Amino acid sequence: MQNHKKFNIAIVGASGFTGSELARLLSLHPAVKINHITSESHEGKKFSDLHPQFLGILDQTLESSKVIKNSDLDIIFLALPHGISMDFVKTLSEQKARIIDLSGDFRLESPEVYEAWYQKQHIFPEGFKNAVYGLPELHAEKIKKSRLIANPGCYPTASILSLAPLTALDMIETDSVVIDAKSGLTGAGVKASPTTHFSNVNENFKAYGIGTHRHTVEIEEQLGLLSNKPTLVQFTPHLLPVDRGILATAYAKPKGEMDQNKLEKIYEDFYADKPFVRIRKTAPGIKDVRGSHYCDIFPFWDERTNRIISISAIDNLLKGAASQAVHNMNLMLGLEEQTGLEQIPLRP
Ligand SMILES: NC(=O)C1=CN([C@@H]2O[C@H](COP(=O)(O)OP(=O)(O)OC[C@H]3O[C@@H](n4cnc5c(N)ncnc54)[C@H](OP(=O)(O)O)[C@@H]3O)[C@@H](O)[C@H]2O)C=CC1
Ligand SMILES: CC(=O)N[C@@H](CCC(=O)OP(=O)(O)O)C(=O)O
Repeated sequence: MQNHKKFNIAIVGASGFTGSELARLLSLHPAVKINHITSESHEGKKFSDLHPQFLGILDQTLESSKVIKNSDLDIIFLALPHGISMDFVKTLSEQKARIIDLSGDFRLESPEVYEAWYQKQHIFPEGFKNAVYGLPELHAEKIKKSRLIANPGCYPTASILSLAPLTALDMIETDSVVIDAKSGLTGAGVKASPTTHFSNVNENFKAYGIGTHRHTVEIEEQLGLLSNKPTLVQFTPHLLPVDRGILATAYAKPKGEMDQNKLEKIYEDFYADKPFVRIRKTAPGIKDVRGSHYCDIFPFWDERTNRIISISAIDNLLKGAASQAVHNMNLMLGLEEQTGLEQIPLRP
């Protein structure tokens, strides 16, 4: 990387899981300087006090997010809970800095849909007009010009990418989609709850949000945009007793004739120029992508049932959040899209 001017960035909500993953990626990114990292409840502590793995690497002091308002920044990452983030977007929207929001506050098509699925009032509906859904494999050109990125959710990322090639070609029955997705515990955030208590998760595996999870509509909207048809998705999330990872298993009925070779070619052609999607010949496991920005997908056509099964795996904190946000930043800043994202998956 030539000695370019470094871009100034801030991470708001750095004490959380995605905030610390953003810090891990950005502290090694050749084109950026981390000017501020913020936390309201840990203000004044060193970042490495909270995240000891950063000792000697990132010892910067955590500041209150109040410092962001008058800072000279190029990109602000918001790694805050939904419902909180929109307030920051509202406050910061007039600044020079462009915003990458990791929450769900601006992902959906309208504040009305948001309020129906998130069960909360949206305090910055005007923000929707500038928001771009930050899935680079589908919206790279819009992302490059955007001032506000709505970074996708982890389950939606894996689910949308598992079926996008087929919906883009209108090759599935749009009322036949079923997606079972499983997530590691870090998907729930750093603040533990009874649901994520060890005693409830260890040696257990359970479904939740049945028929009601807010990611359902996010997936339906994005697949519907591709096929230009309303798409109905039966989405069921499950909690896995592991730290990180998302495995999504999507089922859909093909329209017209299908065979395995045809199916594989559809996926290989659709993702041919997408460096972070790998089409597999066998079902991926979450350890095949852990610690990386890859999304691995295995498309399978079951002749007996005439059904397509597409299995995708991502790291929820990376392709599902932080590395996706950095990918979006690269596009927004005119950088090579793979910059700072070459981590090889971590095994065993
Ligand atoms: N975890 C995952 O796999 C994914 C998460 N996301 C989304 O990314 C966002 C961050 O997720 P995650 O890192 O897991 O969340 P965490 O709960 O781990 O961290 C949330 C952060 O928000 C800060 N925060 C909480 N409440 C407030 C508040 N009232 N005012 C200011 N800051 C506040 C906390 O900072 P402090 O208390 O230190 O001030 C904390 O650093 C969420 O919207 C989440 O839904 C998206 C994709 C995947
Ligand atoms: C395991 C777990 O709890 N996962 C979270 C999803 C994490 C995520 O991506 O949430 P956002 O859409 O808010 O970004 C959940 O099901 O609510």
